Amino acid sequence: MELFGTSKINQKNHLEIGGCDTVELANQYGTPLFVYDVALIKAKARGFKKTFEDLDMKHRVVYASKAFTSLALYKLLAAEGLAFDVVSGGELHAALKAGVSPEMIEFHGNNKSAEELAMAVNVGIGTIVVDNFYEIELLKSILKETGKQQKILLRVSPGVDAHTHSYILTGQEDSKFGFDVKSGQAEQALQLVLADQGFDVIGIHCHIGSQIFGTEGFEAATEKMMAILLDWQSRFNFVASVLNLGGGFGVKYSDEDTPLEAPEYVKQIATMVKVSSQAAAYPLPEVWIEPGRSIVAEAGTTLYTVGSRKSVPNVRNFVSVDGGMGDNIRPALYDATYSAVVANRMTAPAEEVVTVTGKYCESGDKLITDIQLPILAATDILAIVTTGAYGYSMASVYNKNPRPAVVFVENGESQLVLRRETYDDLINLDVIN
Ligand SMILES: Cc1ncc(COP(=O)(O)O)c(C=O)c1O
Ligand SMILES: N[C@@H](CCCC[NH3+])C(=O)O
Repeated sequence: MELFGTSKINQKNHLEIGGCDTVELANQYGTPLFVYDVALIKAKARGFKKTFEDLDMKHRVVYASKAFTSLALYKLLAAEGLAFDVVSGGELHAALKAGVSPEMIEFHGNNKSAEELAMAVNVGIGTIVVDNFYEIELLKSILKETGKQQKILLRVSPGVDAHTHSYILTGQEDSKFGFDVKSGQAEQALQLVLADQGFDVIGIHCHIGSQIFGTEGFEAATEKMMAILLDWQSRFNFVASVLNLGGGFGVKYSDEDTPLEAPEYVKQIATMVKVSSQAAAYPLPEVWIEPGRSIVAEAGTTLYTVGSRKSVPNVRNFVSVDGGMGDNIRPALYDATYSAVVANRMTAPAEEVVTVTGKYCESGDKLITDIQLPILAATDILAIVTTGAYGYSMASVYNKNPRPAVVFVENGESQLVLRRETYDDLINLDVIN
């Protein structure tokens, strides 16, 4: 199994990340525990930026903060020069609290409320990605009332079917996101926003889906987006200064996954934009991308303590850990696959096939189905790797299990960035006691 970033086996035969022994981290902070390799997050962020710099292209790497947010991460990535995609007033609030410049924030969402839009406009958010006709009306009246002008991108649905799980596809015609191109809704939206002085239309956006491996989907979307820009230039005299091609770059969760290094996708699509702009004498737009998963997934590892086991002869060996679907809903939601190692006995031989289950009261509460591992015993520390994206951010307190703590590790130091929820936190919202 592949170990990412600074992860390695140390002299005690333990998993080490960022120079920290994960068994010691488990003792110090308890389990379940999310451990983030800070050096790897920085390397991923820099990899994207460097790709554009090498091509000498104006760009923005916009981190899709839905993948994992904490104030510490906003600060870390802001220092790396990244911008941020937020999809709710809550994410916007957190980014601002972390000190992110409003100009570097982009607001997404298919049903932003009037309150959220007003909040965004009032704090001076950089860009609002307008998704639908209702939002045009809401935003128009907010801008009229405040007398402000707002930079916007129009989100279009280019009709590209990328190959990924249907729940995480977003760029096809049959999608709740964005203005449909084929039926003419996108150009109708463009005409509406161009006609209103409150909107400063800086460009267009698409995002075809998530956890995509092939390059075809990205290439098809880029080609389509460039064709839309050329068409809108000739018909509406509209010239975009920004072309946002979204995120979705796949990562390796298990050996069956074979993604390219994420910047490779970006290199291909950015080059396509450059070549087709030149060919059509179209002013080269700034290219924005919105990676979420590919920045944080591999940097995250979840440590669990092994508890009970149940072996049903000739059927299955179940091994339960002290977390589960509350800290990682992805296997239950998307049949997502993961790999794991025994952090306290890294080189022990893999001698049995087990299904790793959680402690939640659901049969679907499985973290890994049928994985070959050393024979696990209670108190072993199981480390599930590549859990940095859409794990903590989609966590729940189902069965009133507190959400785990999160630590950042780098150069042999660990830093608690999100404390473990307490039982009292779990009843904090109750107003009748
Ligand atoms: C609009 C938009 N941008 C960016 C992303 C980030 O995607 P990923 O985490 O796959 O890079 C998403 C999530 O799919 C999204 O909906
Ligand atoms: N949450 C999803 C991806 C959706 C991304 C947001 N549009 C996942 O875990 O794979």
